[in-house]
Amino acid sequence: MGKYLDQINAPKDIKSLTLAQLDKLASEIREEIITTVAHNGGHLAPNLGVVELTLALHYVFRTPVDKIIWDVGHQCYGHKLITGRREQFNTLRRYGGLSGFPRPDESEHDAFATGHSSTSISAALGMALARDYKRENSSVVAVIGDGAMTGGMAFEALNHAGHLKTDLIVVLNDNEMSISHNVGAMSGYLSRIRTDPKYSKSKDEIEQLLRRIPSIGSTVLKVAERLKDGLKYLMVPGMIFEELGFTYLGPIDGHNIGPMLVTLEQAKNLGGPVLVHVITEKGRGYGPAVQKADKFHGIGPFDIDSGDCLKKSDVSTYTEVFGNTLTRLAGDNPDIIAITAAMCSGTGLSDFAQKFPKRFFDVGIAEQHAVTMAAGIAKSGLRPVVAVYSTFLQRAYDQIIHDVCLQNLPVVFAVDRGGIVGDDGPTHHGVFDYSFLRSIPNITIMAPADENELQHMLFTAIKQNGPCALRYPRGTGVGVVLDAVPAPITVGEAEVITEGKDITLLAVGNMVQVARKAGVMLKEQGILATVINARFVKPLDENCIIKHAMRTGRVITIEENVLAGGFGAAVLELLQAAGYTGIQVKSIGIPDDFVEHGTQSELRRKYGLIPENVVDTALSMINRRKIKGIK
Ligand SMILES: Cc1ncc(C[n+]2csc(CCOP(=O)(O)OP(=O)(O)O)c2C)c(N)n1
Ligand SMILES: CC(=O)[C@@H](O)[C@H](O)COP(=O)(O)O
Ligand SMILES: [Mg+2]
Repeated sequence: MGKYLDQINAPKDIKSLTLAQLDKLASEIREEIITTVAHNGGHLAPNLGVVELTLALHYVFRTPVDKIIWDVGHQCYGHKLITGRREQFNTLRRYGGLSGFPRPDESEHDAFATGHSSTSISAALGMALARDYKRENSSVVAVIGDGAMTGGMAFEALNHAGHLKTDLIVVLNDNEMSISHNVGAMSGYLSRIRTDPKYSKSKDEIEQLLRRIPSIGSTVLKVAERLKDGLKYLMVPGMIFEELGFTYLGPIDGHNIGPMLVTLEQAKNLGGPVLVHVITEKGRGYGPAVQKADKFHGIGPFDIDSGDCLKKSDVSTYTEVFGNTLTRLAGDNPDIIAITAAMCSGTGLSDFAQKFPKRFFDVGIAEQHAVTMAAGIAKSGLRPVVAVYSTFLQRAYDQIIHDVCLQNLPVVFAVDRGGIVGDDGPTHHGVFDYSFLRSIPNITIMAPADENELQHMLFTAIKQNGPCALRYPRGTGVGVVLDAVPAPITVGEAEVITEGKDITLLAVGNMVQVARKAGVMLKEQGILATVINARFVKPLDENCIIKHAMRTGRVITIEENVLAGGFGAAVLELLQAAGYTGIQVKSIGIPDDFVEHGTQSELRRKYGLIPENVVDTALSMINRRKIKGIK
């Protein structure tokens, strides 16, 4: 017999299946997800945890008329598989293939694009308000994890929705995990609900009722009706959510489709804001992902039998060097405090957290709070280091300006995943940070050319008497030998790697390696380049840049950042302010466009962040008429 999944071309196709058939379909979906992620990499554990929930949601609601908004969106693979994208599922996260996140431009069933956390309830409320204003008839459902529920935006939206009393359903997918174990008082509260005896009572009652009916479909509605009177059993009195104006339903077992159908049907018919609390197991159905939900949250290609990752490198990642250096520096400096917003292992802080538990804070998915809390710590004389992915730092822009930089406080921002991150795509590339940070007074911005320079820069940043951002890329370093001891570097001083008369290649961060290689390739063609590791985006080494720009008359800037307002723009501003407008300058970086998903190397090639493009650009500049008076 063929697979049920073979017959599912649209969500309506699941509605003719029995509960037993839905369970079978759930297993097939799991198998498909495991096989594909083992090959392509992706967010395995979150997706395995929501397979039954996905089927229940699509059974009760009718997308695209009804809207399902997946918070973060890293758990939408099952949804993709039953909304007409199974054929392309093997292209998941591949360049030109399916995105790993919901994308309305990919399917009408993807109601809203997500990737960053805690946005779903706000977006859902907005859609519900628009629906009511336009007098339409549909359900709007936000599906949010317990981790995402730690984000401030989620609370802001609950607060507003509870006040408005708009028809809106929030499904809280509670698996006790963020990427690591979930943190915070709300998490503790949810865990107390889970262990409340009323939970098992309500679960037993629904199951007993369902066992008495022969099939599902319209009977789900009947059971939901009959349960209306018994609704009190499903409500735990005094709930925070009730107090905020939501009807609370649950907690219910997120792997038992029958009771979920009943509860979701109820939620649909209740009116007003309703929160359905669903308990799931992260990684469900694949042993290694259950046991190591953290590792299997997001993973590269792996061997299904052993759960071992396939791509291993002997070269340390920038993240590892950052984590090791910070832990080492903290051993000598008791003032160092490390802060993460739910990205402890991702930012390389696991060792630090173990060694210095009193000096480590995971604030949950709360970047804004992390930054202002760091400001408070810095104001009190300590040295906070906020380790954060570039893309998530965007959340805390006002806090950086208003709480840190305005008071010139010594907060170090360890900005990981700067530049192109690869398969996660446009929601996650860290390509805006030079631009958005550079415009803020008081901040120092540095980017290491390799992992050895990273350790020296971290040492330097911690010694600074003002805010400092240290930006480095995702992935392995260059493979250089690390100096035995981290040492200070002079703030605002660039490093001249080679000197040549024909052109200046001025690069920053990981692009220094590209410039270096381009310099070698140009030399093979008889063109002598000055190659400079700028090290600092702010302050620029003005004297060095002007001197070499004047001497060669031609400059190419290279950065893995958007060109708008970035490093190249800073160099142009410098040359213009200094009156050197006749120097030829070309800037290589990311154009005014969102960068798609693909491997880092595919995307770097696409945007010309490779030595060959630097060489071509240099050749085109050199073949041009020399600018009068410059050389
Ligand atoms: C603003 C923001 N910060 C951090 C992240 C990284 N991140 C992605 S998923 C996740 C954990 C989400 O936990 P939860 O919502 O409970 O979903 P689960 O993976 O447990 O299903 C984190 C921290 C993010 N996507 N957005
Ligand atoms: C969904 C999400 O935001 C994270 O899981 C992110 O995908 C992690 O990225 P890294 O793989 O770079 O740690
Ligand atoms: Mg969770």
